[in-house]
Amino acid sequence: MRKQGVLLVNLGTPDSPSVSDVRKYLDEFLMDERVIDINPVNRTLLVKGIIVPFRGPKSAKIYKEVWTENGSPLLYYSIRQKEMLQDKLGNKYAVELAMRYQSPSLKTALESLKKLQVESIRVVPMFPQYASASTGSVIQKIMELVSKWQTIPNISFVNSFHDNDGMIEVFAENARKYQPETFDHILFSFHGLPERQLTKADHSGKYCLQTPNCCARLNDVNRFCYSAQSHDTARLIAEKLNLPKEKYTVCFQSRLGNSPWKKPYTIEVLEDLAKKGAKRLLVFSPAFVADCLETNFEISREYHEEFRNWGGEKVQLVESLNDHPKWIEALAGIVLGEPIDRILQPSE
Ligand SMILES: C=CC1=C(C)c2cc3[nH]c(cc4nc(cc5[nH]c(cc1n2)c(C)c5CCC(=O)O)C(CCC(=O)O)=C4C)c(C)c3C=C
Ligand SMILES: [Fe+2]
Ligand SMILES: [Fe+2]
Repeated sequence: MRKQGVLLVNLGTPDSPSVSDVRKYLDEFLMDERVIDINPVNRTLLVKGIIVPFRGPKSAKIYKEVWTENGSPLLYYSIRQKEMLQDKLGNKYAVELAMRYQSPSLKTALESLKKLQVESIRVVPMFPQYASASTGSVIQKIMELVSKWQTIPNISFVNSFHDNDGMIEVFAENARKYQPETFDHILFSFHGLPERQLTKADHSGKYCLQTPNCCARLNDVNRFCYSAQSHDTARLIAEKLNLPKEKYTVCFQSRLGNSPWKKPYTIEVLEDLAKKGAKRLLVFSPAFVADCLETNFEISREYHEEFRNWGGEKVQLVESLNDHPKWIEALAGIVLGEPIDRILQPSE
């Protein structure tokens, strides 16, 4: 009997923390028209002329700090997730892993599924919240590659899973051991996005970023908005932990370049809280399903140190979903297309 194919796709990471591998990675990643969405000439000048030569060595230094004996944490946990999902789904399924940039490549993973002549392919971009720069880019690239095949199997894409109950529960469970109620404040720090990418994604053209809290609540107008989905993920985790609204803040990290990105910036929230006297902060990073440079370095190291400089004591990261067995169970539900039964709030 033919198998059902499953393809997990995460962002990608350099092959090694050497300057040349980090430059190769940044080049492929940032030349993507969905990531740096400006005109191609300016993108080429910016990426190849400035970011890759100058940021490359700085990023390589950071990658060296997060690199472990198992390599890049993002790749290590992605492989674990693939292996554990294969065990969970059994031999009627063939599970492959790919990275959007660098290795293992999408081309190789798709070729493996093609060789097996799988009945269907279910693609899961491993980003809980939809963004054109992450999920959109994965879907576009796969469609480009598969469009050249003679026989194209049934193929389906998971667009987002920001409200998946199993995923929400694992984030909450990972937090419980730190006793969230003992912290001065909780942050839900999502990967940032340029504001223009949020407004471009607003098909009504008159909703996102128009009023101060337009996307602090998910509704039927902003249902594909990265910010609105991020707020929804945060709200659901907070509800699981019985956190009152005033006890937590949704914020956005990792800004690149000078254009405005989605606010509030995590670093500014940290400074503000420290100056108001907060000492201990618990930080979730629910845009990722695996720990990576952004969590292990930017939050655990950089933000912790900055917060201490402003008079705080501790920034405690809640670890990501990584290889938690309940996350793999939730992932199996996402692959098998569990029904989405939550009713969206009417637009405000
Ligand atoms: C939620 C998923 C991600 C979105 C959306 C995203 C957008 C985005 N990122 C950059 C620039 C950089 N991101 C970097 C690292 C990085 N980004 C994500 C995820 C998303 N990025 C992950 C998982 C990682 C970590 C990878 C790892 O190896 O651990 C980096 C590289 C690190 C550095 O030099 O700081 C850059 C650069 C832009 C411009 C962008 C635009 C929408
Ligand atoms: Fe990024
Ligand atoms: Fe929005």
